[in-house]
Amino acid sequence: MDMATTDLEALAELCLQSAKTIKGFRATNGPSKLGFDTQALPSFPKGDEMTQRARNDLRNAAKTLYDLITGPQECLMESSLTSLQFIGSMRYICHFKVPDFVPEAGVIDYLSLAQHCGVDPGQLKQNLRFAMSNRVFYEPTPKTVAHTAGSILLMEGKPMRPFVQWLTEDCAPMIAHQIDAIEKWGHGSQEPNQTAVNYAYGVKGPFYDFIRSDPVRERRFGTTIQQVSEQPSSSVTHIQNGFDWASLGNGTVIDVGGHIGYCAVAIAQAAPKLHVIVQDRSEVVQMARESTIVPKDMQGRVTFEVHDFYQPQKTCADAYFYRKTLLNHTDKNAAAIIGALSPALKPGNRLLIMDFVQADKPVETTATERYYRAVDLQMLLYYNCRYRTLDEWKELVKAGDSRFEFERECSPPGSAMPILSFIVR
Ligand SMILES: C[S@@+](CC[C@H](N)C(=O)[O-])C[C@H]1O[C@@H](n2cnc3c(N)ncnc32)[C@H](O)[C@@H]1O
Repeated sequence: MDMATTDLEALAELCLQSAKTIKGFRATNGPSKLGFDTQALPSFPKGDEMTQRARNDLRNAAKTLYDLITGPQECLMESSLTSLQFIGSMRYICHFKVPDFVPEAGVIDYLSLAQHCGVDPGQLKQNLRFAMSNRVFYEPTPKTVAHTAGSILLMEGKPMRPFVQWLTEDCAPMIAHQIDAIEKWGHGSQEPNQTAVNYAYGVKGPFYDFIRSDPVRERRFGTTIQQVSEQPSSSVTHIQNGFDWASLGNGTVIDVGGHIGYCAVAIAQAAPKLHVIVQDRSEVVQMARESTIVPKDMQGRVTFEVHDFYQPQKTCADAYFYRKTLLNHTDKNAAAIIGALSPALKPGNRLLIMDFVQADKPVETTATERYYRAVDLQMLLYYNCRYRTLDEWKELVKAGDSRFEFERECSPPGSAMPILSFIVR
């Protein structure tokens, strides 16, 4: 069906057909159930391709139906007001640790809950009742509160707590001051220390200095990043399918900004004769040397080097691999990072970039597109960056070193990021 359709019956029919497919999959996949109570699944289980497609169709058709019958004016009113208050209520709930004082099974009355949290019972009720309208907590009776499948994920120690708190507590002030940052430093600033973060928090350095300055915040950000990188679409196994590593024979690959070596291990597994050098900042290399990420039998082939990727590259290699390393650098700085390779480059050497590539086509109104558009705006908040299109990546690489020629884009199935391959001619 044409997803741009506005025919109510056609959309409802797509919902029905997709729901039947999903129900069929669920019937043969164990007793776990979809629902909103604490026994329900925390996330939709990974199904086969047909089920995944049905799930996407259902989400998108149901949202289109909802928007159509709500109408543009009410949609704008509703989403502006409710998204603003969603941020406020989630911030309140996480900040005052409300989920931790509601029993996992059973109920608590508002007064006792307010006492445990050290808050005003009236304000607590206001915030919780809005959250309940989003199925986060519920009221078995007008005076008591209980967990739902959603609210239980916000308890201390559960991964959604730092995720939600990072966005609603740490990032909300950035959003509030983004326009101030633009007014102060100009539109389209390429400086990593002229961002909404700098304005909102009055800090002078780039984003990572801000993160490092507060261990609580650093942990929250770290867990948020971990959550995202644990998604199957970010798995390091996609690295193995995105390039023919064995074609490099017994050559050398440098994983620039390779952190503690988890990507290097994946590369070394894919090509048993390759030598992989991980370059990173000194504190990260120190961490890598203390970690057990590299199996003993690979330690001769996966090694570590301290290197600042803005400084001229001194180690020669057949390929230089950058995964999720250039995305948070503005064009000016990312070109400087690539340019720093120049002294080491010889004809036939490769630059392999595994990163997000924004499609150069009209935006779709799907749940997936909406999510990535929002992440793109996070890049603007933190770093004055954006997701790049393929042509923008090509221009960036040429600006770094004009000898690089684009070879190909390879998108491993299920991977959020392709590998872009460039070769020195
Ligand atoms: C977003 S992480 C990506 C890590 C890894 N490539 C991956 O795919 O998960 C960026 C990496 O770049 C490193 N990095 C940041 N600034 C650097 C610099 N000036 N020189 C070398 N590495 C740097 C960080 O320490 C971090 O390991």
